[in-house]
Amino acid sequence: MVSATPKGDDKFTIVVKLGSSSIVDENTREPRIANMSLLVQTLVKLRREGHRIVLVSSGATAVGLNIMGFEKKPKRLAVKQALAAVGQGKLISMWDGMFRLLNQKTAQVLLTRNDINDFAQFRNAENTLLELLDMDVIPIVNENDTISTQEFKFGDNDTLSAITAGMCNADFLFLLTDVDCLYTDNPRTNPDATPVFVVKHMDNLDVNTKSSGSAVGTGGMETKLIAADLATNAGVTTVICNSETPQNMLDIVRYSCVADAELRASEEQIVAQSKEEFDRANVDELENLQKNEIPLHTRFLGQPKNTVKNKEFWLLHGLKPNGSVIIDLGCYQAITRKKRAGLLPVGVIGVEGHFRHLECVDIKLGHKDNKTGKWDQSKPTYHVGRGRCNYQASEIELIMGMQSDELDSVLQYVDTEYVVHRENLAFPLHPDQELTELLTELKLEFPGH
Ligand SMILES: Nc1ncnc2c1ncn2[C@@H]1O[C@H](COP(=O)(O)OP(=O)(O)O)[C@@H](O)[C@H]1O
Ligand SMILES: N[C@@H](CCC(=O)OP(=O)(O)O)C(=O)O
Repeated sequence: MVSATPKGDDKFTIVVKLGSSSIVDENTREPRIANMSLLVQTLVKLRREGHRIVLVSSGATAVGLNIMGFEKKPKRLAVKQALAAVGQGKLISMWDGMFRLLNQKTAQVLLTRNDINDFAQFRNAENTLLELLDMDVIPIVNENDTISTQEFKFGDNDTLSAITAGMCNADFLFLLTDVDCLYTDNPRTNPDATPVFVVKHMDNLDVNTKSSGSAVGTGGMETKLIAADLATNAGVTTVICNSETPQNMLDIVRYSCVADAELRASEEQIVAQSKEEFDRANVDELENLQKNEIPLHTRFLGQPKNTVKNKEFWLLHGLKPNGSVIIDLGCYQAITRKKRAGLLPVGVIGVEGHFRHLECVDIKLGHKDNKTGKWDQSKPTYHVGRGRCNYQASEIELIMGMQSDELDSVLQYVDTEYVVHRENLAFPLHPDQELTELLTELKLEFPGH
């Protein structure tokens, strides 16, 4: 049984994401001023307790809809971008006006995925955020919708907030939305949906999040789970709770510090739970929440910190893959062993997509036909990790399967013998379900961090 005694001396970095449906009323399209001002008061309170706060605010398009008197979200990209341009200025001025009443300084940070495609630029964005936090400023982050093309979009602000949380090494990510927590099904349409209180590990999480969210929101619950997966892998405890009662964050942070330490105490690395373990943890958690009078929320436990290092986090989540390099089992073993090797052409059996030099690709394990020595495309491939390639797709197609000393005669130049250098390879904390099953069958391990 947890006794949630606040320690009081812990200072955290807390990223708070507010969805469009919490900023703009989905029926009247007017700003939800009460919601926003309650959030401002809470964030300032957390700041004054010494925590470092980042606000990721959606709502530019929704505010733009209201200003321009549009009935529905438009379909055409240029119109959406124009609306976001109209709305973002008003949005930031509403936030800044409210924070200024409490003498809290803010900064506007607009990011696109393209901005962080280069590691130096990723570090720049990271350094700017950290500098602002050191100055006690609250950065207000949104996607730079006006210049994001579809190809370079984060896609939704849930993902953006998780990347932001990873960037500033946050302790908590709060996804504030228009429902109290994650349910087993959409509570708007299924009255029998029941709350999920705590998730120790995202694998085997059995909930239905397929149905879309509010009329002004983008991703529904689905993108919040993707964000929770991404953030928890970067060591960030992620919470879904209701934006109408943001003051609950104060209690949840205090409770989580004590409760999560106890939940983690028995396990060094938090591993996937069975359905029974999951149900039991949920029942125990409800008891603890009631005993400590902690408001309803869903908490996803962050994995131990620093397990995915900064550059690996950038490779895995900052970059958008433009294709795949398919490798054989020997290559998989070489690049994932304790003393990791770089990825050599001899281990490559296939290429997918049209990527260029230094672009990001998915690394997949494929099946090599023993007779032909070629990639057997009738068998499944398994996602292993990501990497930045030293050669473009068409070059890799020419050199795959070759020994390093043969490259020159085919390419007429050789920059490096590696298709991907080992420091440009990254593996997630856990393999997905299919790869796990294959590795168990082959008695192989996934690389530790
Ligand atoms: N399993 C689920 N649990 C909770 N909400 C769900 C679930 N599946 C779908 N939803 C929907 O997701 C919505 C929240 O997503 P969205 O409208 O995009 O919010 P935001 O604008 O805050 O990002 C909820 O209003 C709810 O209708
Ligand atoms: N950048 C967009 C937000 C898109 C988005 O993810 O919205 P939501 O699902 O409400 O968090 C905007 O400001 O309109």
